[in-house]
Amino acid sequence: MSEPLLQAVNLQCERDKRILFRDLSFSILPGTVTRVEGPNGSGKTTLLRILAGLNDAWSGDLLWCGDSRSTQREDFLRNMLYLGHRPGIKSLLTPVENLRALMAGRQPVPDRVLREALDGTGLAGFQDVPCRNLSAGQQRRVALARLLIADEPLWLLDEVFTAIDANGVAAIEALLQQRAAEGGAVVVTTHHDLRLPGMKSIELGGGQNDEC
Ligand SMILES: Nc1ncnc2c1ncn2[C@@H]1O[C@H](COP(=O)(O)OP(=O)(O)OP(=O)(O)O)[C@@H](O)[C@H]1O
Repeated sequence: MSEPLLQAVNLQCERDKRILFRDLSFSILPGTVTRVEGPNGSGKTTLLRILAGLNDAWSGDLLWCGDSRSTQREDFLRNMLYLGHRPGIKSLLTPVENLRALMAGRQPVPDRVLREALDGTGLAGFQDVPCRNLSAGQQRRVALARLLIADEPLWLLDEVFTAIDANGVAAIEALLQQRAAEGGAVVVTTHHDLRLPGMKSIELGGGQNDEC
């Protein structure tokens, strides 16, 4: 069996003196899609931000490829892609400029590749329009284009289906499955009824916490 990319051991997170989760342990294996589930306020976004290294309000252990994530920080950040529940798009910039900004810190990518990715998310003809003139779904698609040029093995995706139409949802689902088939791992939160073959789940908010 493949080694886990990411392991959480007895994670606990408290916010405003309320325990969001405790004794939460799971492994994220290559070749899997894992959905974080739970009602509003149960801590899905918080957990994803903890996994991405964007929230320090937790205790327990996080391992990256078998070693403490804190000692592997650079390697972890190089191999992880996080998309937050807000599209994170700058309204004055065009989709091409935004996508270039989303690639910051990675190998430079030619404009042609950025434009092809935007085409691939249905934004052909909108690449050079300021994002403030795009719809909510189109702005989300600018951020999603990042997935089409992602080579990071671990994707942490918070509510990426928000504002996306049925065709777009099907395309994202296919992309998640493709990433897993290529040996990557995806952790996703969504209120959309996501059902993928073999999908794992982490249940928050009073349910069982699955050992994946
Ligand atoms: N920065 C913060 N400071 C204090 N409490 C916070 C902070 N961020 C979130 N919380 C609290 O943590 C709890 C979990 O929030 P979180 O956004 O993780 O839930 P969620 O499961 O993603 O919810 P939703 O399904 O509504 O998106 C909420 O009660 C929220 O008020």
